[in-house]
Amino acid sequence: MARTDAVWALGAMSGTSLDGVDGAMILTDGERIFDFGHTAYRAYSEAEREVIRAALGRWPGEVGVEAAAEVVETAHAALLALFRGAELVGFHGQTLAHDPDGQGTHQAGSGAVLAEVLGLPVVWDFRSADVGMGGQGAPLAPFYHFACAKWIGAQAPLAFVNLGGVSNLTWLDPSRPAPETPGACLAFDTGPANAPVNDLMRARLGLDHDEGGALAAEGRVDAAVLDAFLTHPYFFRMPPKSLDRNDFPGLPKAVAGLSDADAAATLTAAAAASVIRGAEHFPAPVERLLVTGGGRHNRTLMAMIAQGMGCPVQPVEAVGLDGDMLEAQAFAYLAVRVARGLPTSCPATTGARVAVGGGQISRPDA
Ligand SMILES: Nc1ncnc2c1ncn2[C@@H]1O[C@H](COP(=O)(O)OP(=O)(O)OP(=O)(O)O)[C@@H](O)[C@H]1O
Ligand SMILES: CC(=O)N[C@H]1[C@@H]2OC[C@@H](O2)[C@@H](O)[C@@H]1O[C@H](C)C(=O)O
Repeated sequence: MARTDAVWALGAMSGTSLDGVDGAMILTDGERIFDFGHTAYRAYSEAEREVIRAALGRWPGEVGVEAAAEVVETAHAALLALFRGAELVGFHGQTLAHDPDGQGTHQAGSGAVLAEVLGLPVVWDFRSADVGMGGQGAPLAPFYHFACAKWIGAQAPLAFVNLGGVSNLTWLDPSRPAPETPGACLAFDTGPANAPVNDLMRARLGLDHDEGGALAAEGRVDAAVLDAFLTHPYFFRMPPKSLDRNDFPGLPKAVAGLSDADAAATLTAAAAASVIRGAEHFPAPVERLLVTGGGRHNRTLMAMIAQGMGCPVQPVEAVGLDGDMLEAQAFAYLAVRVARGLPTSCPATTGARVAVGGGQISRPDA
């Protein structure tokens, strides 16, 4: 495709850490990245966050879900109205529950509502079609990671890890022509990342997160808790595989008797260990691990991961990417792929039976 086929797309993502909504524009034809545009962030207020938190784990029609959807739509409408020049919007929504092998996957917020408010076509509900094809419905960023690897001119296998509330890892070989080509990608969620540390900080100290990993740096990792964590059956499942935010309910209980610093150190070590375990599944060694998501600001977590990996571990800024906005960009990119009829996941990224184009498109006045 020539560059004339490229469009400016606007993506929006609100992740499992429930901090707020990221918005980012990219110029893409759904295959290559041509340019990056504006980015913006809108934090959820504490009241909004409470409404969403109260609906976590719930499914459409259940108590509190409608209120959460309204909060998500209002926050997105306010943020996305600030952007100019987008032709298409990719709206992820807020994951409230994720059980791909059972009840499915649930992202709150309607793209049809946003299409009316913004006056733009909105691609949304990115995960259901994949689950319908036997996939995990997550992670979906890997196809964008593949495009990023091409954009940075990578020649040899490399990996991306997103350290959000949950962490997901993408191994890829940029010498392959497309992300769905066999051997191009392997992706999966590795385990909990920041969510357990955030929950600890909130419950014990009334703080949002462990700034820079300072508290964890002061603590001692409890080896017995860490070893027990690593016996969780999830670590013995072959990828692709995915997680819900609260899939490790035993973890907060396991650190309940530890001091604040030791608990933070142990939860941070658990996040690092799950990434390192994940890397054992790589089909071939990588030249580097590029880190995206808020956890790359946690120096203790970064050091722990680096210690266990046999390759350089760098924030994505090292290659000119924006680690705070990569997921929002991913949903802009995926929206264009959906609009162009290109797949957004494949057997090696989600376990879907075949390559799938997820997402539905809502147009204003439809
Ligand atoms: N300066 C910092 N020091 C330590 N941790 C930080 C810092 N900045 C962000 N974080 C962590 O990163 C989290 C936010 O990460 P991010 O925005 O990538 O998550 P998310 O997109 O909501 O989650 P997911 O990718 O799982 O959907 C914060 O909740 C916090 O735990
Ligand atoms: C169901 C769901 O929303 N999963 C998220 C979550 O947050 C991180 C990890 O778990 C990942 O699988 C996914 O998000 C990213 C954006 C993805 O789909 O690639």
